[in-house]
Amino acid sequence: MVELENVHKYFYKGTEREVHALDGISLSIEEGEFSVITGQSGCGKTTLLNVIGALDSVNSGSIMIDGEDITKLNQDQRADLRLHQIGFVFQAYNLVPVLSVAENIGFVMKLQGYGDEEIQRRIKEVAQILEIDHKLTAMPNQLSGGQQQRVAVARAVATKPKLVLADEPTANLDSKNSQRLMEMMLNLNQIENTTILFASHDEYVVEMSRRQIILSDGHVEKM
Ligand SMILES: Nc1ncnc2c1ncn2[C@@H]1O[C@H](COP(=O)(O)OP(=O)(O)OP(=O)(O)O)[C@@H](O)[C@H]1O
Repeated sequence: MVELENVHKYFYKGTEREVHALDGISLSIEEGEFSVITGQSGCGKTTLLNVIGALDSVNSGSIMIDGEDITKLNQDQRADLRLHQIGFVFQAYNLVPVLSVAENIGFVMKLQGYGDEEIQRRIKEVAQILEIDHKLTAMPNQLSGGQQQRVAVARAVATKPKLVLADEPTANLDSKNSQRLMEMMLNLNQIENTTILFASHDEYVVEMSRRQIILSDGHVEKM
């Protein structure tokens, strides 16, 4: 479902190429995968996730998502792709503080124009899988970090996106919560066949992922 072909990404300082962050990455991700991009700090994990998620552009190469080359899309088309086809989970949970847990989970569905009944049904469904169904009326600041991250995951998957990208989702969690989050995400992957791609160097994330894609200096070292 995702095919990268010889992707290069540079970061510039003025007109000088400062960093060759992705140095010819070719890679494919199949539907239903539960995989991690891992490797040492600075090897390009976040950059790779960001270009797959159309959050950042590439200098050359192609990135096909379900047969469409997303490097050819304009700004509006990229925003549309992010809204409709990709779910994002970041290390900072990025919940909306003035909305309840249920409203946070339903937020992206609402933007997509789903009806209220469908939204309520889906909120209950994902909240159950992620074991936050007893917290639906709470506000984010009344939750633990682990619970907040599970709400962020619920929001990312509520719309049944083709692909969920999670950048260091356990970075702010202790080991117990990291393990729980991973178990629940694996559960979700199995129940709903959601394709999930992590970028992480956390041992729990790496151990529980079914495939490890190891980067080194912007190259794929092993996959
Ligand atoms: N906006 C930017 N401007 C300039 N250089 C950048 C920028 N973003 C990333 N880089 C550089 O690109 C390289 C890859 O960074 P990236 O954040 O993808 O690595 P990472 O593997 O996710 O690292 P970490 O595990 O520390 O988060 C690094 O050398 C980094 O300094």
